[in-house]
Amino acid sequence: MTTATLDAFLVSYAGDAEGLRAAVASTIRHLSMTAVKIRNTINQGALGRAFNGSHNSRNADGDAQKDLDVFADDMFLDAMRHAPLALYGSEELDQPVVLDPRAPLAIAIDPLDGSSNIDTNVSLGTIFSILPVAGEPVGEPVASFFQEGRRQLAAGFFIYGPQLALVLTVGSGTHIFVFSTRLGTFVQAYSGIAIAPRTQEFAINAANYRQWDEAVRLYIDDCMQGTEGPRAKDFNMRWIASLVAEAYRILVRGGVFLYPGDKRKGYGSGRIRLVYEANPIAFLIEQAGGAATDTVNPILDLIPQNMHQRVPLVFGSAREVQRIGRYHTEPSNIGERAPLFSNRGLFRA
Ligand SMILES: O=P(O)(O)OC[C@H]1O[C@](O)(COP(=O)(O)O)[C@@H](O)[C@@H]1O
Ligand SMILES: [Mg+2]
Ligand SMILES: [Mg+2]
Repeated sequence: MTTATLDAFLVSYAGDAEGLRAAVASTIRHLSMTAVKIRNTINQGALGRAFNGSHNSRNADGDAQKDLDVFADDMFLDAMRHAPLALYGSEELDQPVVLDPRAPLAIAIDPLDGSSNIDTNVSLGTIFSILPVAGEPVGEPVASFFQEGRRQLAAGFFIYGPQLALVLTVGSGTHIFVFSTRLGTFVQAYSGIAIAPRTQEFAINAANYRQWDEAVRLYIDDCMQGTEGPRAKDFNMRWIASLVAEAYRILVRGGVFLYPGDKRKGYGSGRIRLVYEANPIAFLIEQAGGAATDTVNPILDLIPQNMHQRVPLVFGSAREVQRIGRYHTEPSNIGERAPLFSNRGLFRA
């Protein structure tokens, strides 16, 4: 039996012809070579020495930049100069960089996701979204990033975990490739992942409970009541504080992730950035049969207004994501809600 490699997958996707697909395939090859270098740097043990400090600067969203954030951004920017890309937009840069203005693609990237975990040896990642160039890339180097997520040509993330893996969609299913150190290449591990539509597992930063709006609090309350509440089943909770790690888990065993807006200053739209975090994750999740919303509307239908804008994000098992939407839009009609549980303000109407 032949091993299905990332390269073979990209060859069959792109075919022989030049064009957008060939450009997407070439960009993914450059990304994957860079991810291997970053993984090698992480594995050298330098994390606790050269990379454990803050860079003494803040990115456009106000986050303190860690050295590894900046290192990863430099590595990807350098590599992307050799890919057929007109624009490179990054979490770590205020404005996108113009690369080759004649090239057909733009990339939006979170070079290092989960960087609050760098010191704790928890999985980190790189999230990317590949879009067709739109508008005038030189005069207005943001127009390409202000397209709805449905226009993405490809999206994915690398996860620097116990295994180095690439989770990828080019618009026909979501696939996982794991890097084989023996073969020196990414090998397909899962093809056409299907997220279970129902789940008993949720992921949310529960420390923000008092800051959430009532719909989110009631949803979580109902899960927490388990078999004694309106859901009539027990739930499990996870919070890794690493979007890539949560997304990977949900892809392989179902579940739901919530980072809603809350009352903290600056958190009215949550914490996750639309262009280079929510959009690529939503594309991967929808391609795996799941759903991704801003609590109500599909993420992929939103038109970004700002390179670094935040968006409330709920994604995972489709039925559960729809249910969370109903807590926001029709709270008094939640299916299993017994009269016993209808004594709270939102449900009395
Ligand atoms: O620390 P919090 O508020 O729980 O937020 C955790 C979230 O923030 C993020 O780390 C944001 O990503 P960055 O590390 O790229 O800023 C997500 O990976 C994660 O889900
Ligand atoms: Mg991130
Ligand atoms: Mg980041």
